Amino acid sequence: MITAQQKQIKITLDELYTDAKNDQRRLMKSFAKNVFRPMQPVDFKDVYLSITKRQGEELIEIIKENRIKNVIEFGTSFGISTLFLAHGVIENEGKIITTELIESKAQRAIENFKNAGVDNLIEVRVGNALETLENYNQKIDLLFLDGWKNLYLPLFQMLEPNFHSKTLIYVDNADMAESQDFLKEISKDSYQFQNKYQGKVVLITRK
Ligand SMILES: C[S@@+](CC[C@H](N)C(=O)[O-])C[C@H]1O[C@@H](n2cnc3c(N)ncnc32)[C@H](O)[C@@H]1O
Repeated sequence: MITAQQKQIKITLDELYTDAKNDQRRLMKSFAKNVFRPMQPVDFKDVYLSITKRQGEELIEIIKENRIKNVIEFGTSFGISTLFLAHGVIENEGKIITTELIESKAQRAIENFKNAGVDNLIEVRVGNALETLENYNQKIDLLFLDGWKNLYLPLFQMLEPNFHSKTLIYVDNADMAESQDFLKEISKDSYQFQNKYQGKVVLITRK
């Protein structure tokens, strides 16, 4: 049964996806301003870069099926993926820690969590994930990776002591060139991969 809280999450998500339709236009503006240097996170301060609705719906199912309670998210943006995570963990009485480098994006995400009525389930840590999660020492049931790809490996290695035998690692944009070193390195260890959405997503579990 869908609770009133979950209904409110869906309403907020619909509003955010409507606004996210302007991502392309906002991105073009940013590209035009920054043609002479490599793009940086701040160049994406006005864009969602969110997961798709289909991914989000599936995430809810993954969380329910695996009775996931403790979620760590790398890359909050305006909170679309976090809201799907919240929708899933409500029934398991779980919680989420999410981290975002850009202060203005984190503030917008916090507003969105309040509007959806789930800010009590979500702790937002503002700053570089390698610092904001440095002393994290609780068990992780789901690690959701959707930030800068060159940080996937150091972040994974930093948080690995908190994994257990059933920990799931959800890797978004796994098909991007910048994600390949991470996937190659992890494949040497006792992890197995499941490809989804033609390789856009890789779900990692222990063998
Ligand atoms: C692809 S977007 C996340 C989209 C979000 N997960 C969603 O589906 O709605 C990636 C986000 O990671 C953030 N980011 C980049 N480097 C980061 C870092 N070192 N620490 C924390 N967040 C970072 C960016 O500012 C950006 O908002």
